[in-house]
Amino acid sequence: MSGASVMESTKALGKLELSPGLAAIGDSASMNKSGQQLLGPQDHAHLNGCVPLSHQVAGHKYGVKKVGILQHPDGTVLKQVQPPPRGPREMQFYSMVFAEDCSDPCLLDLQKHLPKYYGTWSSPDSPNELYLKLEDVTSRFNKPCIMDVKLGRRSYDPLASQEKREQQIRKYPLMEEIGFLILGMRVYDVRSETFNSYNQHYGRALAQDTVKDGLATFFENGVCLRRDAVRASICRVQHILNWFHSQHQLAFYASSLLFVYEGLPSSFTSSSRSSLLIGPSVGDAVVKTAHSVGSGSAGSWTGKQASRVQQQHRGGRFMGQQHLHGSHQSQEGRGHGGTGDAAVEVRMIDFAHVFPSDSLDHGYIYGLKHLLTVHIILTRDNELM
Ligand SMILES: Nc1ncnc2c1ncn2[C@@H]1O[C@H](COP(=O)(O)OP(=O)(O)OP(=O)(O)O)[C@@H](O)[C@H]1O
Ligand SMILES: O=P(O)(O)O[C@@H]1[C@H](O)[C@H](O)[C@@H](OP(=O)(O)O)[C@H](OP(=O)(O)O)[C@H]1O
Repeated sequence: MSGASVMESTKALGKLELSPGLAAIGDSASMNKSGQQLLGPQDHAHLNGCVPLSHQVAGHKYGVKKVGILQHPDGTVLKQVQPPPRGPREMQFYSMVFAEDCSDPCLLDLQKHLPKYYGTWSSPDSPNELYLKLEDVTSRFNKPCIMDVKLGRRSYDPLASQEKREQQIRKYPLMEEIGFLILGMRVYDVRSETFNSYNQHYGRALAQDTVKDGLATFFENGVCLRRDAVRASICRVQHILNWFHSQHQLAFYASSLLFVYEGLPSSFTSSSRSSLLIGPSVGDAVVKTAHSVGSGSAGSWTGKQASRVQQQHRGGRFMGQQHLHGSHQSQEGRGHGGTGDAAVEVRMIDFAHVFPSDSLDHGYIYGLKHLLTVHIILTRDNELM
């Protein structure tokens, strides 16, 4: 599909803001649905070969408000340092976790759950515009299916104004009850060989009884539910939960988990995408937004379920797969829907609201447990089918 026709289909659906990657291939600047000006390629000329991140699924987008995420020609992701206090806070967080002389076991342990941090970057033409240079978590995938999930019961930090609190609660009043929110995703459909994208409106339409369907949408490839990817994600999330149980020094607000799994059927994945420096071509993307969310039979999350997850963890249910997590680059079983577990990444991102603390991060832990429970329900539902 050409860039022009992608834009046409987006307009026709009339809901999704054009992704920056799509805007970049237009002939000239255009407008998004809110009437905001999107930048054309000439506007990126000063970026020294960097382009808007074509596979960004959520967050501030380059070309919409001029702050956002770029991709460097070397394949890394560049996240513009946001205005204070957010940007400096996030920069300080990454610098602390990845400090060369870091000896705090808790922070050293955290490193493996974050994209690698390579310091700051700026274009020679705009030396004052700082970016955080990060590992692209999707780089080892051929057709990365990507989901951004905001975690926690509160998506505003302790210093937030009343106005900010109200803005955040209004955006998703169920945050406190559900503990997570799908901010955006893109899913590879193996039949049409295209990506389907879902924006923040999709996630906000999910309630307690439909949140399972939202998650299922991410793991469905047009033919089947990718149970292998669900299982591997459970493992990753469990390890992040373990980390949260081990630490009492940091509290995370409005932070996300980025889920990635390989969308290409396993028979096609022998050649790695890692030689490609930027994401998949825009031409293979179809942008659409789900208008309705099917009602499902997911049970609501109860304290009992939470403690069952805990018991399963203590009983070692998830520990059997611990060997899968030795390194970021591990290439575990590639069966798609079979008995093996898929290649997946689950990494924590977005640290503009990380605060010192002296207790467990109960809000984040609550969200993680619920997310785990829904994943587990998904695998069980599918077993019955
Ligand atoms: N290291 C990374 N690797 C791959 N993709 C990334 C990475 N970091 C961010 N992204 C992409 O960019 C998106 C936004 O990232 P992030 O949440 O850090 O930005 P933000 O502008 O602070 O978001 P928000 O507006 O929600 O605060 C993610 O959903 C993901 O698609
Ligand atoms: O999903 P949307 O509709 O884009 O809403 C944004 C989202 O909630 C971001 O997490 C938030 O940034 P923070 O998490 O950093 O607060 C941003 O606040 P902002 O409007 O103050 O930038 C919101 O606009």
